[in-house]
Amino acid sequence: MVSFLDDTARTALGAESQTRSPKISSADFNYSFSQDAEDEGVISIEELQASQPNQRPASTPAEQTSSSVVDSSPIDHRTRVLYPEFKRRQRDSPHWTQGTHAGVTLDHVRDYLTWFGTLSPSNKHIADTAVNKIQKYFEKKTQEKKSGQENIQQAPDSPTPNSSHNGIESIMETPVKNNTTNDTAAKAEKAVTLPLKENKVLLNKPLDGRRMMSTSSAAYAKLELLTQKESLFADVKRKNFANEVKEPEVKRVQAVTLSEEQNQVIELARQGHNLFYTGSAGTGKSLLLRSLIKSLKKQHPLGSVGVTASTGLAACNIGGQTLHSFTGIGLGDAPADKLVKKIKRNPKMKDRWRDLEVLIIDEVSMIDAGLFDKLDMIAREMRKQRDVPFGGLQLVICGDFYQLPPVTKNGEPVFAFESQAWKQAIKYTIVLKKVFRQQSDRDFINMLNEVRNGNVSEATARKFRALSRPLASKEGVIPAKLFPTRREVDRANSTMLKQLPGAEVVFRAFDGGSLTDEDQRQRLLSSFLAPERIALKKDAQVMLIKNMDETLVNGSLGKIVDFIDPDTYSHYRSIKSDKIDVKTLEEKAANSMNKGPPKRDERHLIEDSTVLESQLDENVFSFLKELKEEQPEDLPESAQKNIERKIELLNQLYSSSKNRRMPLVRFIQADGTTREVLIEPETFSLEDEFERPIVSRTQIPLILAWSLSIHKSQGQTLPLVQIDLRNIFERGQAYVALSRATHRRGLQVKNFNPSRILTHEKVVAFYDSLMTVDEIKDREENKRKKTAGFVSSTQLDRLENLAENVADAGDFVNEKDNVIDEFDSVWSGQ
Ligand SMILES: Nc1ncnc2c1ncn2[C@@H]1O[C@H](COP(=O)(O)OP(=O)(O)OP(=O)(O)O)[C@@H](O)[C@H]1O
Repeated sequence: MVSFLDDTARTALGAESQTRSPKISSADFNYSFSQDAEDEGVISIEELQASQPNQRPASTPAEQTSSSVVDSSPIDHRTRVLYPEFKRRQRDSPHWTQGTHAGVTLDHVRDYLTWFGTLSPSNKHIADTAVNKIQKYFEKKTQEKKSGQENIQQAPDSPTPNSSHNGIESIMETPVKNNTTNDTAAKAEKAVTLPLKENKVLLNKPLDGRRMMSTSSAAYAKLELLTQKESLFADVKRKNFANEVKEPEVKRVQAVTLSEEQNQVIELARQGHNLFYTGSAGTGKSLLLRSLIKSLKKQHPLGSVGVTASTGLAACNIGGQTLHSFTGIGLGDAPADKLVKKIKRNPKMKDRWRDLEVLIIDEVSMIDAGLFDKLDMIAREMRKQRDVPFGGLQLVICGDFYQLPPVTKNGEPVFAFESQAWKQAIKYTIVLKKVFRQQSDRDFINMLNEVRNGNVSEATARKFRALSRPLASKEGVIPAKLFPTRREVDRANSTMLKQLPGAEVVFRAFDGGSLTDEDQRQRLLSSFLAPERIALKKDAQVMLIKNMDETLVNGSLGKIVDFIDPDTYSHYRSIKSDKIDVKTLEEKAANSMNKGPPKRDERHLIEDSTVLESQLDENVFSFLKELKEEQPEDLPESAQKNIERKIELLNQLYSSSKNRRMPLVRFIQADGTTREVLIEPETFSLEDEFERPIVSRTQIPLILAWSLSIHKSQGQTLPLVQIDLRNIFERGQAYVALSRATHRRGLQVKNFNPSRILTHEKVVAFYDSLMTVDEIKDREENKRKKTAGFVSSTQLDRLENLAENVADAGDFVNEKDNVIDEFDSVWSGQ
């Protein structure tokens, strides 16, 4: 843990705190750069408050004799109220280190000093000294900043913004230096230890005593921050990490590091703002959200961060629930007051709403205004805070309104951003600008932008039409096919399946749930990803539709290796890991074979008519073959016999388990390696407020994946993809489909017709209403001209100095409290 206050300032504030009763240790003032602050023993606000009965921060001799005098003072009253809050902010807010202080000007600081100086002759002296110090400090910092920038330009080993390869920021491994305990190193460390899965993989590797240093070009990049209502002054003070890495570069490894703008979203969310972040397809919204969720979960108590998305698929992607099921609104059709009653009947849901601190909503484009307003009303009611949007919940919302709109029975969709609740609740809108998905084909990004805006030029249309040529199949990888309608998808998949040799294995779903209205039931069931009936074959290309663990997630692609029952599979695994001898295997196999008929739901799941081969595919035994081939000479006859006996036993098991066989799938993982997993049935359900299924479906969590509907492809990245746009029926559909591709090389487009590529006018207007970065900068610049400039962390450093001076003065304890109070006022822009 690293304190952001330098020693003197900390001593000053710590010393000051010691005059208070009860005492608060100087550790209370520590700010941790680590996102694991809670884990590192940083005192919580509750603890802090508990340590200050009545939250009375000041305790001067005068107060000790006559507390009523002190209590009647407006300044002390403010101090009393603000002090714990001040400390909380001091501890929690990156403002303190990064200097983002919307609305606070140097004039405030000067006014303050002037006022402070008028209090007494000694104060005047202190104020003058502080001004002096401030001036010198400012000059020094400006000088440092300047020379830092020069160093960035000059240092041969310092990465520049151009040093990122294909947009992936590089991470440099640098030997740990003796002075790596300094703040800068710690900050640099933080930059790579963001809770990003990709980073974690990298960081989990032993580093041979080397410390990871981010050389992200983004560290110096200007923020591209758009905000709808409030300006977030983006004068973020960034240290030049690379500049301080004196050692020559040791080794470069490629890794995914969050960009500056992505990090900024995390910072804003951690500061507790209600925000909506958006951006074109491929700007890393989902990747960022996964990181953000981890970060917020660490920051907030268990169970207080609600992770939701508008659709089941999107919810799976972020390890959450649908918004409907999480909030307990079921189908959400009833009026808000009825829904509140319904939720209140369920104690678990009541607790959930009470404990909730942050509500995350992904794929917000598919949520309509009506639902958004209802949720606002429900939240106010459930949390008994009727005057605050969403009852004081923090909202973190993500999505792209240019992509798929809310489902409407008829007429125009009404988007969430049109709701009253949105206007009241959402303070920050951030538009991510850097496109990662198509970064190796810049011209393609421009083409996609035209599709996004529904304004395709003739030149771009020509380029899209040129993409109708067939794709060259690469190393047997068949491109994914995208179609607008489910019918087209099913047809394309079954054509592919038929072309494969071998028998079909058909799995029928097992449906349940309390809903009796058959029409509604079918409508809901048909929205599940898992089909009622799925026919598969060996070698079929499939997609997993449930998250299984860190590496096998909804959307993972694989091929079916074989169909095996769980017993055979478990024996197969034991043999593979060499954990079983022939004798034990014989015993276990005998038990399994005597098991009797399969269970009811297993029987139902696999169609009786299915024909299965009686011999396990040789793929399954490849590891044994390899073993034999690798050691033809050395393998003793007994060992060979053992292997053959094991194969024989497996085959016996296999043929005795006809109706229990499940697909064994070889998945391709993100790092290119493969992993075999036996897929067993899973239950998908839509639940009521008591978490009882309204409708449920038990089915193997796989779908054929040669072809996908455009709706299901939302959120995917597809390097090889064929798209047929003939039957597009929704605005945004063509954009979603085309933007799945990473490069034109891997994209085939059929039936491209620019006149059918449309966008919702309302969406265009909404995005137009967001200010551009340049506009924000201009606005800030104008303000700056009018005032003396914005307070940055440099100014706050000066205020710390001021506090230090006051502490040194000793006699001015009362004023010292005023300093703290004023300090807080300056900080919060009052
Ligand atoms: N900071 C980053 N550095 C490198 N690659 C990144 C970064 N952020 C995202 N990516 C990559 O960009 C691709 C698109 O990311 P992601 O799916 O999160 O985008 P998205 O904005 O959610 O897209 P969509 O709106 O189309 O669903 C992914 O392959 C992801 O790994």
